[in-house]
Amino acid sequence: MDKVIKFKNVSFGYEDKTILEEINFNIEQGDYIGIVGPNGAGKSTMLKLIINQVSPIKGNIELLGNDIKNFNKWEKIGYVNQKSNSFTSSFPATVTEVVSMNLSSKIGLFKHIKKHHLDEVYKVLKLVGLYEYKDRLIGSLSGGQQQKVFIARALIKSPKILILDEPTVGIDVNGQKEFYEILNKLNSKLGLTIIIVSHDLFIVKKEVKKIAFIKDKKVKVMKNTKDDINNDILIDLFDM
Ligand SMILES: Nc1ncnc2c1ncn2[C@@H]1O[C@H](COP(=O)(O)OP(=O)(O)OP(=O)(O)O)[C@@H](O)[C@H]1O
Repeated sequence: MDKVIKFKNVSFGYEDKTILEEINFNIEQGDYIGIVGPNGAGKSTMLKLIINQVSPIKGNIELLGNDIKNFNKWEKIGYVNQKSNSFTSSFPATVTEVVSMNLSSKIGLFKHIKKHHLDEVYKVLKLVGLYEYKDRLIGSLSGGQQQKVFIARALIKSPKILILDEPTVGIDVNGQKEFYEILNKLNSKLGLTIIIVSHDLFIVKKEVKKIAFIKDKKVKVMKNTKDDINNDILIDLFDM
């Protein structure tokens, strides 16, 4: 399988504090991987390394076969974070407009959206089950629905990898269930590679195919099967 992300001997720290040390791991095309670990372990830092918000102190990262330092296909990396769903009810943009904004490089800012662009927007809204909300103001949607709009917004660029940082914080149980159903569909039907950071191991464990545990500056990746991840391993990893 193609490796879409490679960490080669990567170390990173803030000031004099090392957060990740000599990390080697790969994410393959079509993976659905949860990054978990105790508070402050370095989960968000790992994502920041992948989206080039911070750079390794040692080692290097490859994205879609390119050294991250020369990588320029950022439209292939979709990103949804936990703060996306914070529109107030009077925010003056419809669901269609919020998704189309991510097409501005194709359409041109402030230009009228063409029919084929609108068709693309409707297609991704259908994928996330929100087509009938297309003309609603974004702020009138629930937190869970707003997060689905942000998935659609990422999907409009046809990403190869979708990265989500704690995307279901503050979303009720039903909203979370629907959200994970969509991720599952995107992974199993469209083969999208998905990386999700969560502090909630037990929710993520129900959903993903692989888990990357971060603890003591190291990352351990395991297949999410009964054999690979049993209670002893969890107790050891999380000091439970
Ligand atoms: N910009 C920064 N400057 C200095 N230290 C930072 C910075 N960002 C994060 N840290 C520290 O780096 C460590 C890892 O942070 P990170 O946010 O990656 O952890 P996390 O596993 O995502 O945590 P949480 O589950 O609490 O969100 C923490 O000790 C944090 O305080």
